[in-house]
Amino acid sequence: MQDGEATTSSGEVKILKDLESPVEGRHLLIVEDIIDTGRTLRYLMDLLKHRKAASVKVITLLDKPSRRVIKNVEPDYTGFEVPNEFVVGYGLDFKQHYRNLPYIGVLKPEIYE
Ligand SMILES: O=P(O)(O)OC[C@H]1O[C@H](OP(=O)(O)OP(=O)(O)O)[C@H](O)[C@@H]1O
Ligand code: HPA
Repeated sequence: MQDGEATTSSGEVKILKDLESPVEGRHLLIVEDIIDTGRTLRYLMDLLKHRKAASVKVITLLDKPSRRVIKNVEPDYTGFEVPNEFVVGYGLDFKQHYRNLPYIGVLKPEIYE
């Protein structure tokens, strides 16, 4: 939901494909691959609240709490907590690469520095 281009976020969240049905009065579960700064989740929570969802819960495969810049956005369910390292694979990318790795790996800093 951010720029998705590198290891640093632009801080801007853009919707590339919106929901196709109204969420008013519905109980929602956001399924994330990773929560990092929390900006994407904050944006989504605010948007869905504005659209009058009855409730919103969040499940994430990975959580990187040491990188959080937005407070009060926490997942309800977490698969694994990860340290402050850039991870790829299982859908997570670096400049659109490595998404299809069948495991989650830590990107060597020399790749992106
Ligand atoms: O907590 P944040 O700092 O906002 O980061 C988390 C977001 O970043 C990633 O998306 P990304 O923008 O890389 O797009 P992608 O899912 O298309 O790879 C990931 O899928 C989360 O949605
Ligand atoms: N890897 C891939 N995408 C991400 C990450 C990460 O560690 N953090 C936020 N988006």
